[in-house]
Amino acid sequence: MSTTTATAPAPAPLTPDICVIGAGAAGLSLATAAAAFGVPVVLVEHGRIGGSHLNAGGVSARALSAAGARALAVREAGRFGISAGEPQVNYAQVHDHVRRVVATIAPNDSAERLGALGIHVVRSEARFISRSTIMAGNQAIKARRFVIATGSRPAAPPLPGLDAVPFLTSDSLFLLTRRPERLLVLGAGSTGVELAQALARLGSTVTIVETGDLLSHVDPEAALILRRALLRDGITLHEQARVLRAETVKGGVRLVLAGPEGGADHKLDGTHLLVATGRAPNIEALDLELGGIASDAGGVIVDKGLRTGNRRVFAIGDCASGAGGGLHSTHAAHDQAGLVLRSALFRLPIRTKAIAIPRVTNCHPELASVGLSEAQARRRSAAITILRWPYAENDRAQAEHETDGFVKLVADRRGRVLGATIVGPGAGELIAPWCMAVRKGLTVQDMAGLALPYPTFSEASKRAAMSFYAPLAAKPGIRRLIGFLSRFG
Ligand SMILES: Cc1cc2nc3c(=O)[nH]c(=O)nc-3n(C[C@H](O)[C@H](O)[C@H](O)COP(=O)(O)OP(=O)(O)OC[C@H]3O[C@@H](n4cnc5c(N)ncnc54)[C@H](O)[C@@H]3O)c2cc1C
Ligand SMILES: NC(=O)c1ccc[n+]([C@@H]2O[C@H](COP(=O)([O-])OP(=O)(O)OC[C@H]3O[C@@H](n4cnc5c(N)ncnc54)[C@H](O)[C@@H]3O)[C@@H](O)[C@H]2O)c1
Repeated sequence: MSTTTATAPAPAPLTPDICVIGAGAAGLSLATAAAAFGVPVVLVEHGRIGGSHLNAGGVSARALSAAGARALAVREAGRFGISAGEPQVNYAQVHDHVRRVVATIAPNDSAERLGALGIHVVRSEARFISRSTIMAGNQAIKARRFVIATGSRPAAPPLPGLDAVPFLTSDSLFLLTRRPERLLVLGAGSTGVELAQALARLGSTVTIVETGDLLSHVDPEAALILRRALLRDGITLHEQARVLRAETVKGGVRLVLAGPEGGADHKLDGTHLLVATGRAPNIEALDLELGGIASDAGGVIVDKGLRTGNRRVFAIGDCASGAGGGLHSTHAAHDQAGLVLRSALFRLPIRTKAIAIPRVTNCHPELASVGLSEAQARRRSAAITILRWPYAENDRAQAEHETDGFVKLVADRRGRVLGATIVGPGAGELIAPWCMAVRKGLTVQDMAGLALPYPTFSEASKRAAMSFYAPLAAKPGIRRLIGFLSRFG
């Protein structure tokens, strides 16, 4: 394996074809794919290989929420004629379960495996010293192409008192071996909601405080279903809250919220505080200006072809901002890595298609969307069709007592799929054909014509698509035609 450590005496500059900075979802995807084509690749990582994607992102969050889902299944087993009572949660073992899942996946991303693929891994922090060279420790790297994939980290808001109180973020929450008994969660984006719900199901008393609306980026009808689910989970929700300050109190943390007009302030006490108010790009250490690369608060500015102002440098993943960036998901990072590879290796023109990248919130019921929301589509044109099918009308959902949710499709007048929102069990899986539809310009008629297995949740998608024909079936002309044809036997 070829690995360089920063303590070695100044070695000769490395001159790979591609130098990738950051070994998270985006960087690993790009480096391994490039290496598979036999291209010399150097991968620079100063922290843990796998990045937040593996160590403090989707994998850990999904493993925690899977534990929460099991606790809920035990609690609700009575509906199926099985009595199990209140589940006993051993939080240390829940922590171990999450760690084990990460440890099982980690070897896929280990320095040993990367070395075996022919990738030269440099374990140090990278920074630009010119438009064509970076330093990683004392190792100079001059590459034909650079790809910045340095990700993001939790960002704390400028809340008075917050810097003086101990708080958790998605980076530290998974390290807890004892359950946070009374958890205050600041921020109701995907991170806040996913972690709040998982912990509530595992027995924490959870309060969410949000300055805007719960999951403000999703279809309001879908957010409504989520809101109901969180309340059923026993979570207290403060939306549109004005948070005045954070304080340390005996046994924990206090958030002080402005009360109603003229009323007293509202005090919320917890044993722990989770700050989930958004993320900041990891770009400060990169000395971007020396590389001739512009940035803004969202990260490295890239065009739709994922190029920075320096033509030999691309940026992908959470750290990318501008026309081609602003997408924070592992699958978006993978998609961007594939595009950059096409451009860097084959000189093919590329263009990000953000509209075809799905967004999923891994709560229960799950929430997934792709393409335009109803509100976005209405802003573009009045000539759209909204098609819906509720989970309550799906036989599988009835069998599983999972009837909260719907499939909602946005199509143009001819049936071309503009977007889909699904809230309900399996939404993250059910969105797959709609991703295809949005990317390939398919129609709802394409889905309506499919034979799908019964009884499955997928049928809800098909029924939503079939409802496109409902106005057609009611047309007198069509009815007359059916009557006329029936005369011929
Ligand atoms: C709680 C949570 C749950 C999530 N769940 C999901 C999910 O279910 N599905 C999904 O698709 N997405 C999910 N996400 C988002 C997903 O984790 C990120 O979008 C993804 O990790 C971004 O990958 P990345 O490679 O851009 O960044 P990262 O994975 O953060 O990797 C960046 C790497 O760059 C390294 N680095 C930084 N600066 C330097 C430097 N100067 N030199 C060298 N190395 C450097 C870092 O150490 C890190 O290893 C979740 C995020 C959170 C916080
Ligand atoms: N399943 C997934 O794919 C997944 C999971 C988690 C995060 N992510 C992605 O990571 C990115 C970051 O997500 P996130 O949830 O960490 O951040 P976010 O920016 O999406 O949400 C943060 C929330 O905190 C609120 N907020 C900000 N300041 C506040 C304050 N002072 N007090 C109370 N509330 C405040 C905001 O109004 C917002 O609703 C997003 O793009 C998200 O899609 C994806």
